[in-house]
Amino acid sequence: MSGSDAPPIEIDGLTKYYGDVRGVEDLTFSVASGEIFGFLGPNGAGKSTAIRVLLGLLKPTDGAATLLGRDVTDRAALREAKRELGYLPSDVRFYDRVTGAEVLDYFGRLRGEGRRSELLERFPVPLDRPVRAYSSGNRQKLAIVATFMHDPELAIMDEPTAGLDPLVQNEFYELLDERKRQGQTSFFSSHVLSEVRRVCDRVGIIRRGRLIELDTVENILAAGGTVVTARLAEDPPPEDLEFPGTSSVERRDGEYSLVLAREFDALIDRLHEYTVLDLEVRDASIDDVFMHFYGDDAEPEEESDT
Ligand SMILES: Nc1ncnc2c1ncn2[C@@H]1O[C@H](COP(=O)(O)OP(=O)(O)OP(=O)(O)O)[C@@H](O)[C@H]1O
Repeated sequence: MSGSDAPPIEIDGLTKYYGDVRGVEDLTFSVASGEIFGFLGPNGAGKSTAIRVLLGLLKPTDGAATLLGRDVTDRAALREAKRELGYLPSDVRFYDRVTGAEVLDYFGRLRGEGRRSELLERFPVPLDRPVRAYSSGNRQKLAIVATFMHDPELAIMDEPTAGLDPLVQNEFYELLDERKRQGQTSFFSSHVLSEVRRVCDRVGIIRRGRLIELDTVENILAAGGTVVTARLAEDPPPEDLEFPGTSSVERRDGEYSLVLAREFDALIDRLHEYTVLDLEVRDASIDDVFMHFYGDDAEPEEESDT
C-alpha cells in the first residue's frame, strides 16, 4: 500500500525543457488508485519526458510531480515510493551476458518476487539462456515479469506491448484487469489505439508537450459521434451535405464521409435530394476519434509557437 491517500500519480504544472527544446509544458493531471490510464500522443509529444521526470531520471524545469504521495525531486522520498513501483521502459535493456533467471534474481533481491513463478507461467521465457540470445518479444516478456513480480501498487510503462504477439498481448491485458480489480494502478504510454480502447479507463492525450484531452475512453468515444459514408450518383460539393448536427463532411475517392451526432432524420432529409448508391452508418471507431487529436502533421523537431 502507498500508506497515503494521495493519488498514485499527481503532476502539477510540470514543465521540462532540454535547453531550448520543449519536452513538456505546464502539464497537470492525476491518476487515481485502481485506474488504468493511457498516456497518448504522437512521436515527440513528450510522453517519455513526463515518465522520466516521474521516475526522477530528469529534473523538472518547473512545476511538481508526486509518485505515491512522494515528491519525485526528493531522492530519499522517491526511493521509498519506488519500492511500490514497477517500471517498464520502452527500450528494455539488460546486461546481455546474464541469463533471464539471473536478471530476475537481481530484481527479486531488490524488490521481492512473490509472483515470479506464476508470471513466468503466463509469460514464459527461456530462463537459462543469456538475454543476448532472446528475441525482442522474449526480452519484453522478461521485462514484464521483472516489472510485476513484486506486485507493485503502481506500474508505469512506456509502450509495454511493443513486440508482443497477440496472445501474449491478451495475457498482458488480463494482468492489467486483475490489477485493477485489486485496486492497483497502471499507467502506460501507447500508440496502439485498440489496446487503449480495450483496457484504459481514462486517457490523457499530449501534443507538443501539452495536454490536449483528458477524459474517459467512453466519453471520448461518445463525443466522436456517428460516421456515415455515402456514395452518390451526383457529385455535389461536400458543403451541400452539411446540416445542423454534422461536425465534418469530406469527399474522398468519390465517397462522402460525414461525422454527425445521431441526427438520422436530418441525414435522411438531406440525402433524399440525391441518388444514394451506397450507404454505411457506424459508430466512430477509436481511430476516427483519436486521429483528430493527433492531427496529420508530424511533430516538428524545432520549436514552433509560443
Ligand atoms: N535528451 C534529450 N535532449 C534533447 N531533446 C530531447 C531529449 N529527449 C527528448 N527530447 C525532445 O523532447 C521532445 C519530447 O520527446 P519525448 O521523447 O518525450 O516524446 P514521446 O512522446 O515520448 O515520443 P515517442 O512517442 O516518439 O516516444 C521531442 O521534441 C524530443 O526531440
